[in-house]
Amino acid sequence: VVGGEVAKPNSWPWQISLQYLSGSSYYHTCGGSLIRPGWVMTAAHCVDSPRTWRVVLGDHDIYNHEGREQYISVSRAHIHPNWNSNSLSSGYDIALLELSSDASLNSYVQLAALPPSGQVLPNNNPCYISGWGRTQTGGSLSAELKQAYLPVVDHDTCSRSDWWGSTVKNTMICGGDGTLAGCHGDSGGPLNCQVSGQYVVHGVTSFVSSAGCNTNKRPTVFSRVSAYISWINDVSTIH
Ligand SMILES: CC(C)c1ccc(NC(=O)[C@H](Cc2ccccc2)NC(=O)[C@H](CCCC[NH3+])NC(=O)C(F)(F)F)cc1
Repeated sequence: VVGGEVAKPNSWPWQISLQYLSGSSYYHTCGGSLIRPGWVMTAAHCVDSPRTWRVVLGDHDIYNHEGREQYISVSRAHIHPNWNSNSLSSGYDIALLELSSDASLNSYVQLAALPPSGQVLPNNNPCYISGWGRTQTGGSLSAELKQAYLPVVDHDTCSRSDWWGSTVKNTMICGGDGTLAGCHGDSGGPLNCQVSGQYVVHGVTSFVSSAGCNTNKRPTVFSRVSAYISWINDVSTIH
């Protein structure tokens, strides 16, 4: 997250760190949101390459064990069937991770609220991105969870030719004006939007400009969760 501030610990209790095994250590690569005790929602581009994954719940400082963390391995990644890793602009950058066991819900680990199917938020709706991603383009990851205020930029504005143009689809949601932004390592994490006084996860962090994370008129782009509710329910509801 470029700009913004360090979040109050566990104030986004559905935020997870998605980590991959390399050698004998695990490394943070993406964010995600706990949507069911045994299911995490993240970005498809985060799990494109087959790896040994684990999710860390209840975390704040990803480099220090603080005692609230739960470490659960991922048993299977369900990538949206229409996702094409060579076509970020087509959308479908969403995946569900089936956990090997259920998370224990407590004051540090809670389920995210998801929006009703098809709900599109108005321009300037208050939202915050959260994540451990780079704090500058080409910078390093943040040890502590950060947040930044990224109000909704509606599709009309975000798809203007001097903004994202036709790169941004209606199945996406834009946040901020590019001054504050998500960055590498925030991928897959939540866009937490305030609706009727409650925080609801309306976005899955997908992409920023290749010219740099905080590029003017290139808001951070998220997969619009309300466009994928039926798919999420189909995959994560035990048949
Ligand atoms: C659709 C097309 C025009 C398009 C292609 C690429 C991008 N952006 C990108 O590729 C930039 C590149 C970058 C590098 C370093 C620092 C910041 C950004 N990366 C990103 O936007 C990556 C997703 C890459 C998926 C493909 N491997 N996402 C993110 O960094 C995040 F955190 F914002 F979600 C944006 C749009």
